[in-house]
Amino acid sequence: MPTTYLGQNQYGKAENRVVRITRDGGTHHIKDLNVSVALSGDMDDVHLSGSNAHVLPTDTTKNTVFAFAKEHGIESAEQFGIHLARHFVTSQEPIKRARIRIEEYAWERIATPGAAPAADGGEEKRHSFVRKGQETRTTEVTFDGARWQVISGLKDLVVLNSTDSEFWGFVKDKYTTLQEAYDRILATEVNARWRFNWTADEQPAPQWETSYDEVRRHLLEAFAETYSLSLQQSLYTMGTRVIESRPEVDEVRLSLPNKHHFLVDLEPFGLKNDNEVYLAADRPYGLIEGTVLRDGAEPGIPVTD
Ligand SMILES: O=c1[nH]c(=O)c2[nH]c(=O)[nH]c2[nH]1
Repeated sequence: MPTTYLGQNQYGKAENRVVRITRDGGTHHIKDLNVSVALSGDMDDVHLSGSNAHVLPTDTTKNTVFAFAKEHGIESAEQFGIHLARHFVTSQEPIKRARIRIEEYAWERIATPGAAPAADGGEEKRHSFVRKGQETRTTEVTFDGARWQVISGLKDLVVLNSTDSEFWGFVKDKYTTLQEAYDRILATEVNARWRFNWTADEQPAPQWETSYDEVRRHLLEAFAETYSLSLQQSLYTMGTRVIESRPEVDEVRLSLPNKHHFLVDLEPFGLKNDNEVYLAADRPYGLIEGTVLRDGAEPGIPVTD
């Protein structure tokens, strides 16, 4: 006599992080989704006897998400989910129900007033984005009775350039498999701290609110306007832009995780991926950190992370 029976069950690949870039000349558009597929239907056998005859692999459901991003585009999360759900239920007899859950991450453009016009037709380049949602502003104030030290900052400011980033000419040893990249996505989460040169009550204090807004703006603009050969180069440009634009700041420390976006190989499905569909990987990630100082300034920001 059986002592158990199978209740509700479902399966599929969860959290497919798909990024679709659409190019309209120098203006790029981005759709950034987290897509989870759950299929159910005539799945008794795989649970009870181990026969996979009705099982469309979860790996295939993942591939379908990326292939559909290329084939059908991502007009909206709803339209994309409808396409996928219909496909699974109508193409596989044993699958009776498909549930597609999608989270969408919203991005807005970084305005780049100083950006050079694009070579093609003098049109302004528009391929730089900042993730919607407020970053966290930080400050650390220290006083020893005579001297002040103020280190302010921000964290979790996520930015992305969908072109104008290359990475090549690096060291190759027997463990190197990374291909050289001549047009890649560059994305990072800006974690920055900057030290004010205001140290004594006799000196006029900086305009803290204006200073924050301006440092943030310079970080964003420098990221967006830099044609980057490495995230290290972008880091130095961002720090330098702040120091050169803000006389009240003598030192900037940046910690920039390289949020890798891997071009998905769609060749097996007969599709050409012309820098359109990416897998946004969350880990492991490169972590690029460094301090930029005004000439003559001594480092004062502790290296804590
Ligand atoms: O901008 C980059 N800097 C690196 O040091 C590095 N290393 C790597 O694998 N990719 C990248 N990208």
